[in-house]
Amino acid sequence: MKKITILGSTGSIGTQTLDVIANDPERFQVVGLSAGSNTDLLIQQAIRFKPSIVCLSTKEAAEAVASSLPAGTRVIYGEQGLIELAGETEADIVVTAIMGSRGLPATLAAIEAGKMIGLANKETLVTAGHIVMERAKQKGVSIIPIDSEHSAIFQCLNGEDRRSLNQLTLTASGGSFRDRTREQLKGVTVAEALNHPNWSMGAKITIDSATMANKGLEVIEAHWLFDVTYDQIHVLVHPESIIHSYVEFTDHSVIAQLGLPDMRVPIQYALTYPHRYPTPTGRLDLAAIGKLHFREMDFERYPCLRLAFECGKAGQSAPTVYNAANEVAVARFLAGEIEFLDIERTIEEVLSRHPVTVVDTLEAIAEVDSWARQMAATV
Ligand SMILES: NC(=O)C1=CN([C@@H]2O[C@H](COP(=O)(O)OP(=O)(O)OC[C@H]3O[C@@H](n4cnc5c(N)ncnc54)[C@H](OP(=O)(O)O)[C@@H]3O)[C@@H](O)[C@H]2O)C=CC1
Ligand SMILES: CC(=O)[C@@H](O)[C@H](O)COP(=O)(O)O
Ligand SMILES: [Mn+2]
Repeated sequence: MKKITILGSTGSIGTQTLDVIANDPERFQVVGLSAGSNTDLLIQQAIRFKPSIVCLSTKEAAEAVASSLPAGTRVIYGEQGLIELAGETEADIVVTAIMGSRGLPATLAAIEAGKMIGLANKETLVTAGHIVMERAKQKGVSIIPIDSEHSAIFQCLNGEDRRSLNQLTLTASGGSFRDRTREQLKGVTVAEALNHPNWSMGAKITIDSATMANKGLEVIEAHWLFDVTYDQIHVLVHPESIIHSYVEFTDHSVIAQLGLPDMRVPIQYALTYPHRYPTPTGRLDLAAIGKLHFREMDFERYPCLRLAFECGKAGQSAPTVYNAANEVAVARFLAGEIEFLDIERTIEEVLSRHPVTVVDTLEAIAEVDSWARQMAATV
């Protein structure tokens, strides 16, 4: 029986993690759940899965759910609550399914407590990859990727001699606007941007897919997870999202991981690694699909990806600024404050005003993150 805490249980990854758990109740036990503001769903989840502790984002939300929870459920709240939930429950695995770099302190708390991490929250690695990976190494904690591309690469590298690795290829669907020119991006609506062709995901990551910032974040995530240089990371447009990513070895042999686009597969793999068990998902039928398509990435069409490579290579504070500026710009686009093309403009503008600095501590990261957020809110 694996004991699991989910940070962000009411979101897209969180609810799919609970689907996986519900499908195999003999194997998994939920011990902790956290939500932001969706109190109704959190209550339903707590009644069904009976965690010993739940965390809400605010005191008000915690008070609102308290009387509806099963007797004995402990309720905590806020950033400190999340840190406590991540580190102090009896969990074996903490699934980080919160959106954004706000997930960093809780992820680090889980690592400090020696919990295995099922990592969906890629922004954590983008903003502070060097700190997270170093702490995980010191504590002997495994970080198992949930992000579909990184799960694919992780599976492709299983049992391989890492010295023989040539290159990683991350596949990209192209997002909601993949068949539009840059000219046709002017004036696109939030609803159009949220219409991802292959995956049903939270709003922020869906917008990131459309700008290709998602792939940019994933490039930096891959750098940290697999200890590869940016020159070893390649991005390929693959509209069907069937090949989730692949690796090439020095003998030019290529190993890929394929499957229908369903996050429950990589989520379950992270929970059961290194073992595999049946999932409630569909099966891949390549004959029925017939053809798969690929095209080379166009960095002029997708400047957010170019900027991510530049920030990754620059290192130090650059990825923190990239991530924070993107988070704010996406939130502003979703709120109707700025246009779609203002997202990339905001990131580029904030980066241009930032002299790259050393960020060796969490305090330094927080300072840069906060500066970039303030800048992105006004440019
Ligand atoms: N969705 C997907 O398929 C994939 C997602 N990812 C990554 O996984 C992470 C989660 O994505 P996704 O599930 O789509 O996001 P969602 O927006 O669907 O879910 C986010 C979760 O975070 C919670 N949350 C929001 N605000 C706060 C807050 N202030 N404090 C604490 N919790 C909060 C939400 O709670 P509430 O709803 O109650 O407000 C919700 O549970 C992201 O980093 C994303 O990039 C990676 C690969 C695929
Ligand atoms: C499901 C998943 O892992 C997402 O990050 C997905 O990759 C988004 O799709 P694209 O970024 O390829 O559009
Ligand atoms: Mn992904």
